[in-house]
Amino acid sequence: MVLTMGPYTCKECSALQIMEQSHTTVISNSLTNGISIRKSHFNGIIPPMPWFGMDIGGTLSKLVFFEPKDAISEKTEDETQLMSNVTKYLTKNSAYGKSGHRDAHQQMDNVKICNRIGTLHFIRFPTSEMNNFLELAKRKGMAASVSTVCATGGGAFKFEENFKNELNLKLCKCDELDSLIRGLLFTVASNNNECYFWSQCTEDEQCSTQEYTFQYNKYPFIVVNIGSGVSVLAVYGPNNYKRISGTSIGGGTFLGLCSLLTGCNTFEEAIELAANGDNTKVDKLVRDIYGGSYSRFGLPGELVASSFGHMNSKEKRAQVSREDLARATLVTITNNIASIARMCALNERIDRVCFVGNFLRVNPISMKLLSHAMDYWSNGSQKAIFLNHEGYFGAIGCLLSFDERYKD
Ligand SMILES: Nc1ncnc2c1ncn2[C@@H]1O[C@H](COP(=O)(O)OP(=O)(O)OP(=O)(O)O)[C@@H](O)[C@H]1O
Ligand SMILES: CC(C)(CO)[C@@H](O)C(=O)NCCC(=O)O
Repeated sequence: MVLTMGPYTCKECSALQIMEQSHTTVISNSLTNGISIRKSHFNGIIPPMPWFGMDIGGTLSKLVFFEPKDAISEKTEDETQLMSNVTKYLTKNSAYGKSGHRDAHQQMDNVKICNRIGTLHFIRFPTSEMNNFLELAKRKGMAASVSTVCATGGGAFKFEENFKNELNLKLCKCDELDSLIRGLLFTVASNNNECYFWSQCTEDEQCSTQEYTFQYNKYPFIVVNIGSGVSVLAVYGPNNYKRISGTSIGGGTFLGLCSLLTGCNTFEEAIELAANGDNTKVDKLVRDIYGGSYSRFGLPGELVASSFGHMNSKEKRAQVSREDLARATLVTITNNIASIARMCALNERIDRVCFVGNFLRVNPISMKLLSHAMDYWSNGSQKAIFLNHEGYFGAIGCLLSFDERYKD
């Protein structure tokens, strides 16, 4: 490793920064029918600590922080002091301001990035609180000697000027889907128990999770990222994917409609309501229309024939609770995503579908529904896979943008 200090320009976003220069890495561009993940901004140049990756989404902002745990010391006393302050503040707290949370259960230890060993910490806050976040970061001196932060998601573009003006920070922007795939591959390769599936989801009481050994070198697979909206990607190789579909009816739709229908104020409250509700009071089932199953075409009586189909009736409306409405909203959005995922998988002739995104946070109802739908309608040939770091892959991939070794 060459350790020359000096000003370097990020090739992609032209940020001028002071960095350590490492060995230059060559990335293979095995482009087949997808697009390749863009080469690192940093061209093999490693920025000084602290290392952050930020994914500023339509609803939630995700921040990943790398805490070095090896004995290698920082360059100057100032840097050591800054690292110590930032680390203390971020790792000793699990709440920041009114709406920032650290997901301690997601913490990843013994992670190797750019030849450093350390811990990844995972923090989220609502993107609507961006101004408060910038103010807090300024107050805590977090940007004092950092010149550049890697950022992805739509907010990396939308809030670029705010970071510049409030914190004098240059955002080094990475593409959100490149980052998602990069982060996902890295996490799966680093954590043996990252992936799981739900088995026996026809019987709710027997439905349970089991570890899934995701052989990440066994491509292809589909990724369904359920954030505010939904993106569907087909991944053919470590550096080769395409965005095959998407829908605006996603996690943001669930939270928006649920807030309108039930007056709930948070995602957690919406999920709690849904857990105690019954969607069959709201939805019209096949049996409500047929009196039983529509066997000729394999439609069981319990299948939803028409989401919210009972709600044109005044009497039925009078009988439904907030919980029933929340459950019906969750089931409607989830089943629609399952349909799209199934069709994409069928079209691409790919049978493994990884569902990620924060819509799946604390949301076993949707995971079980997705698992059942994929399994039932494909006669067991398609498999729904879930990942423990569900909504953080974009931020992880963004943090890794100066370390090319994720492609190993
Ligand atoms: N604490 C929370 N607050 C708000 N929404 C939450 C929360 N936890 C989970 N969610 C769900 O996660 C969704 C956002 O997921 P995610 O963070 O993956 O997407 P995003 O990056 O904000 O959106 P996009 O990628 O479309 O820009 C919300 O729409 C909501 O359904
Ligand atoms: C716009 C993005 C990519 C932002 O993350 C996401 O919200 C999304 O994929 N929305 C769905 C857009 C569509 O394909 O209809």
